[in-house]
Amino acid sequence: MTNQEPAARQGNPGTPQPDQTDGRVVRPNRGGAADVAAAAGQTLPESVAVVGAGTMGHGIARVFASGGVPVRLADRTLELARAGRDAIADGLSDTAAAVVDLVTPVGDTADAVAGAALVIEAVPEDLALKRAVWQAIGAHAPRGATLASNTSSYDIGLLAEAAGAPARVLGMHWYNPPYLVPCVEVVRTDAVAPDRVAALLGWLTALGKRPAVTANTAGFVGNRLQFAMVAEAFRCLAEGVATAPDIDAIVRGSFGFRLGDYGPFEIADLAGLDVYRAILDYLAEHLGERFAAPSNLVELAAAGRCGAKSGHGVYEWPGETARRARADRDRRLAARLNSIDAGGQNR
Ligand SMILES: NC(=O)c1ccc[n+]([C@@H]2O[C@H](COP(=O)([O-])OP(=O)(O)OC[C@H]3O[C@@H](n4cnc5c(N)ncnc54)[C@H](O)[C@@H]3O)[C@@H](O)[C@H]2O)c1
Repeated sequence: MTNQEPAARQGNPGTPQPDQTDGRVVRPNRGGAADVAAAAGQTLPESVAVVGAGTMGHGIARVFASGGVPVRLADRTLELARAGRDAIADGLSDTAAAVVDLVTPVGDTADAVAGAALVIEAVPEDLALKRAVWQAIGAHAPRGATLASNTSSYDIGLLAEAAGAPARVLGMHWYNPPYLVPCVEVVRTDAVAPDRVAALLGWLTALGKRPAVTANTAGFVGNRLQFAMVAEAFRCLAEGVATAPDIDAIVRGSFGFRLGDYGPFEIADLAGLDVYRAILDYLAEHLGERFAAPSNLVELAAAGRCGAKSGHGVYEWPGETARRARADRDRRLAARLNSIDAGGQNR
């Protein structure tokens, strides 16, 4: 981190007034997992087993227990499972004893998963270990149970094969800390029926999460995007383009500042796809093929579908949508800036 003092604040001139929009999020299109979850209805599973009570497992158990769902939290030994429950208690106030009471530590996977409607595996990223644990889950979980792995990288099909239950195994990729980060990637395989995916989305939504669905491919979406940025940041550092504190400051204070509210396609449509195409062409020429404009972006720009300014882009922007979305964006980002400043986090 930088040792520099934060720059003196000048206030946030031009802060839009809240009544510039009707207060709802203005997005060009909805769709995706949120609509599927709404259609599925937001219920909760009757009981959950979490296998692996470490960094992720105890946090995932906390989310379900906080939603009132009984959780059996398993680890290699009962002591480790108890430590996971203690970590949940440590992270909650004393008034949340009822949440902790919903978590039962268990020292054995077979015992933990018997009777669970949903099993979530969160043991270390070691394929041989995961295979062994998945064999036990497949052998002892109820036949109707939904089975999910929090793996960061493995092919879900390999775990499903170990479990002998391809139609019931999905990826469920949480981000740390699970009780705070809203998105959970639900990784579907071709063997899993859409209604099982929809039920899982409904459960997560009922818990206040914002799930999204991805195919079963390396890195899913989150890590594929995140690690593209991380790899480029290391390249910038190695080339002496900027110092580590300055690279961090650039990400935090520029495009990273927007990312909490807007995804890459919303940002690109508001910026202009023709502009993005031109930038990528220049970057590819000077930095290499890894920046080559993808064919779908080239086609959109060539067809004049340049985003909000042309009424069409990755999304459709009919009528007043673009104007309202811009006003909404300015209001949201001003609120974000003010909350960062108010928290004394402006670095
Ligand atoms: N840490 C992260 O930020 C993060 C984020 C997303 C996904 N993940 C993934 O989540 C999974 C768990 O990661 P973590 O960071 O919680 O690891 P961790 O090491 O903190 O916890 C793993 C737990 O599993 C237990 N365990 C080991 N063998 C076991 C067995 N046979 N049966 C039951 N429990 C066993 C360990 O004792 C430990 O408590 C990994 O697949 C990881 O890639 C991690």
